[in-house]
Amino acid sequence: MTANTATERRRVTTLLAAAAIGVYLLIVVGATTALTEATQACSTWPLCGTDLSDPRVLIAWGHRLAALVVGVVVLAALVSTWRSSTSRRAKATLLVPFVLYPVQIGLGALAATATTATADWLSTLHLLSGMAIFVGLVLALAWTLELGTDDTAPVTDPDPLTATPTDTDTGETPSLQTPSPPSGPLARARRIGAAYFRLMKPRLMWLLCLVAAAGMALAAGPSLDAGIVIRVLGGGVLAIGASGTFNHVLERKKDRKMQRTSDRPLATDQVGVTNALAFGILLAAASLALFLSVNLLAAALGLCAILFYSVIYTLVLKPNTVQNTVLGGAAGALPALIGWVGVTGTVGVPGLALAGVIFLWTPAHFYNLALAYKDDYARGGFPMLPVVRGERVTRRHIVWYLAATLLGASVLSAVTSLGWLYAGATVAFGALFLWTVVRLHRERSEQAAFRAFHASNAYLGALLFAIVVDAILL
Ligand code: HEM
Ligand SMILES: CC(C)=CCC/C(C)=C/CC/C(C)=C/COP(=O)(O)OP(=O)(O)O
Repeated sequence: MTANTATERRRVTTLLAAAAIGVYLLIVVGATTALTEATQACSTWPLCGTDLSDPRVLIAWGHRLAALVVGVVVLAALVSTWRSSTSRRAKATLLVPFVLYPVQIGLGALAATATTATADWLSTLHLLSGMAIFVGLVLALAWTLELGTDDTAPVTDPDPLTATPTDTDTGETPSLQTPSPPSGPLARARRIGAAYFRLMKPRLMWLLCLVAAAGMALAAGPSLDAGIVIRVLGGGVLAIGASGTFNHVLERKKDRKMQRTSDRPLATDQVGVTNALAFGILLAAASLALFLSVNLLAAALGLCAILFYSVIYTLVLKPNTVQNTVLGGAAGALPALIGWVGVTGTVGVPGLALAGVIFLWTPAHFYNLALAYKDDYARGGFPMLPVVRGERVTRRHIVWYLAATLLGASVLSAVTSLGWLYAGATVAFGALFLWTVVRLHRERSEQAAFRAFHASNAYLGALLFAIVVDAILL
């Protein structure tokens, strides 16, 4: 690839990413109730009410002006891509935004001026057409990003001593010389306590607890009961601990073969199998008891989550199919439903929509680590996507699942009454996440993969935090 082509691709992909995020902003703002209410105060087109002290008029004006600015960015992205040397399929895909953007403006004008009954289905059509524009831009972005990249040549090869540490379990930089551990009964008890704690996979807990908390906040709003919160989160922490422990037991032999996991308590015989199993069963029983004190359905879903992660994912999916991550996302999605069910006692649409967001987010989250640990997973014999289908396909799937997650988050705002904080969080952190993924394609290094992985956690963390605050306080 010549220097000119590289510069041209950078410009094109930056413009496509900016256009995609701009369109996403319009989708999310369009899906919030704030805009629906604003349209009622601003029902003429293209100009409407002049009373700018009315926040609804300001929101309607903001949406129209943003549509204009984003339209200019989309046009610049289309022209720049068509004039570039990108693939024909990337150019052809852009016909969708080219045709639909003007249609979208027309639908918006009709929805703003129509009677309430007609406005409802026009708004739905408007939302769907916005999503189609977004998908067209993202596909063109993904296909342009992967041009000239192959699976064997990273742009930067990080220095092993300065690269991000690969032991994500402990978070410690691996030292070159391991000092001998302190002796004495207290030090030994501490070490054993730490080993059991590590079996519980504590680093996953904060985000999974936030997932369940968001499910509860969506269901209860400001009247969320502290007693339910404590019992659901307590049951959740114990359930993750139980399934993490079973996962350690079942994978101990493979863990020994992988650099990242070879120092785990069962792989090093620091904890025996029988003791670990007893610990896992104890945690599972305590978790189910707590869930049962909330309601029967929450306990049934808790049991499903433990069995799904420990048995279906660990024993069936992970060692046998390249779709292990996609299907395994169901384990992480269940806490969203448990949170919702803990409050309502039944399954509901917003709880399902939140679970859908987590399900779609999981591949965009884990494929980054799968890239960074590709050789390690190959050593362990796991058919992870980069091992089976290569790094380029994996990077492409990260863009697709990220886009699907963002669309899922917009559906969530359409089926709930979440407002500006939620909209701001998904757009701002979605843009950040997308940017790290664009850089992952450009740099193709382990460091870039870790950056995108952390951005995935920051995106979901910010989104869930915004849901909790929005639903309870605003
Ligand atoms: C198939 C599904 C998933 C897979 C294969 C996966 C895999 C991983 C792996 C291998 C790690 C490295 C840490 C470790 O070795 O324990 C990790 C970290 C993490 N994962 Fe996932 N994960 C999945 C789903 C989820 C879900 C659903 C959540 C929460 C909603 C989540 C949240 C986290 C967090 C918070 C970390 C720690 C990040 C850090 O320490 O900086 N993961 N994940
Ligand atoms: C309420 C409840 C029980 C929820 C369970 C949800 C849960 C623990 C989701 C985490 C998903 C997961 C498979 C993480 C680690 O992957 P891995 O085990 O493949 O990672 P490894 O390679 O480090 O072993």
